[in-house]
Amino acid sequence: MPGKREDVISWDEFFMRAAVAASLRSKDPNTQVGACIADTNNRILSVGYNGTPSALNDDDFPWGTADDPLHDKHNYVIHAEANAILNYRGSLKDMAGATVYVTLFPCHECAKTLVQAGIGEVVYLDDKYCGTEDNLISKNILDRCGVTYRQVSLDA
Ligand SMILES: O=c1[nH]c(=O)n([C@H]2C[C@H](O)[C@@H](COP(=O)(O)O)O2)cc1CO
Ligand SMILES: [Zn+2]
Repeated sequence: MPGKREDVISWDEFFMRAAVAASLRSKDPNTQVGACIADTNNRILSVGYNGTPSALNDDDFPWGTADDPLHDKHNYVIHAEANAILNYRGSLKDMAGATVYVTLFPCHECAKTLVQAGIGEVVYLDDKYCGTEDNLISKNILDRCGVTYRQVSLDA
């Protein structure tokens, strides 16, 4: 009888690759972010990426930054983490203690939202805004709310 296949990818790699796949749908020319929420039983609850509200045509959108807030993408885009939570059709109770896999460390607004959704852990790939004010606030929120975070890499 043949033995089972052993060299399968880990749960971390599986969920992070799902987050990366979601990020590939992002129309943001500068930063594409994906998020995948996995529950404590290793089931994917939801995925999301950064994009415009669904009623807003993303072809007809200022995908840049501007001095005028009316024309700055940051004021319109829904972040990947928020979309992953909003895309979930089940009960938020299912998110208790769940892990969010994100391709970029969450901003402080997402950190608050993840806490409030009951997320227990953040696993991230990139932290390119590390040390910025927003990033420090985000880490302060997660620390004070007892949400752990750790970085992983997808390199072999
Ligand atoms: O937590 C996050 N989640 C998320 O989806 N984003 C998105 C919002 C923007 O579309 C993009 C950031 O754009 P930029 O790097 O050009 O400032 O990434 C950004 C962050 C954190 O910066
Ligand atoms: Zn965010």
